[in-house]
Amino acid sequence: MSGDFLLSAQDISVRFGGVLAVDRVSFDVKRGEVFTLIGPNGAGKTTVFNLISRIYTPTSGRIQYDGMDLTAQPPHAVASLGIARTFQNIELFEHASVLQNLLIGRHTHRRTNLLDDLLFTPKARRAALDDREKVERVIDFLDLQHHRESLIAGLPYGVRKVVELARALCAEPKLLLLDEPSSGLNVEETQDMAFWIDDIRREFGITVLMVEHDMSLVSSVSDRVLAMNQGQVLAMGTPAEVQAHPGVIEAYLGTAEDVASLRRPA
Ligand SMILES: Nc1ncnc2c1ncn2[C@@H]1O[C@H](COP(=O)(O)OP(=O)(O)OP(=O)(O)O)[C@@H](O)[C@H]1O
Repeated sequence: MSGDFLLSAQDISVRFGGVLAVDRVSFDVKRGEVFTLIGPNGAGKTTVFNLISRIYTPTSGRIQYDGMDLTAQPPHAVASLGIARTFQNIELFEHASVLQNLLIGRHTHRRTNLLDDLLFTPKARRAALDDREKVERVIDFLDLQHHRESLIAGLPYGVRKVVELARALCAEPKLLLLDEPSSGLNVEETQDMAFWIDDIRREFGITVLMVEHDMSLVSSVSDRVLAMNQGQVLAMGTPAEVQAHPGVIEAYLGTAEDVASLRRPA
């Protein structure tokens, strides 16, 4: 695989019984780009996402990640390989604080053993300081200072979405998987989310793979878009190229209003 690509899906298919959820899909994600999967309900986007998080294994095909065969890696290895994700339905510890949730997000970087932690050896102390420093940087970056000690359960939905993003960033990923980052957000919160995603890429150089339905968010942050329908690749290219594809308009966008929203300038 060329060094330009962080991720390369080669001819992947997934069959669930009689349903071919993903049908010979290939795509490459360049280092540092924001690559977005779009498509109508049931198109196969979540299944592709779950392949990359190793929740599923492809029925056929291969996924190369950072020079290795990702499909050969066990699911528990994904986080330590530098892949972090957010979920469509936020998955945080509800009765823990923002800070505690973010510190948990650091666990893949822990280099100490149980004895170090129990005895709070110098090594454990250094690791704890390093974790705290990284977490504080993310808190500052995503403007979460006021919520540092708040319990997740008491936070508005929009803030929880940002905390989930923060937790994924605390893992210092190479590849960030965002599953419908705008779902449940209002227009203003969605614009903020677009701003954060753009900043993450610029500030940290993290590669982003996203599944998203909101076309204004898709066009404002994506370098390239892959449109799927019925498990297959329908079109791939810049947001402008994909929006102009007749098959995409027919299969996915449907209405003139949706097409207009895609044409909004970035
Ligand atoms: N675990 C599963 N078992 C059986 N069928 C599944 C499973 N997961 C997905 N499917 C089927 O595979 C197809 C693709 O589903 P998938 O969830 O990947 O689509 P999607 O594009 O993410 O849709 P949505 O936008 O609604 O989330 C659908 O027909 C779905 O019913």
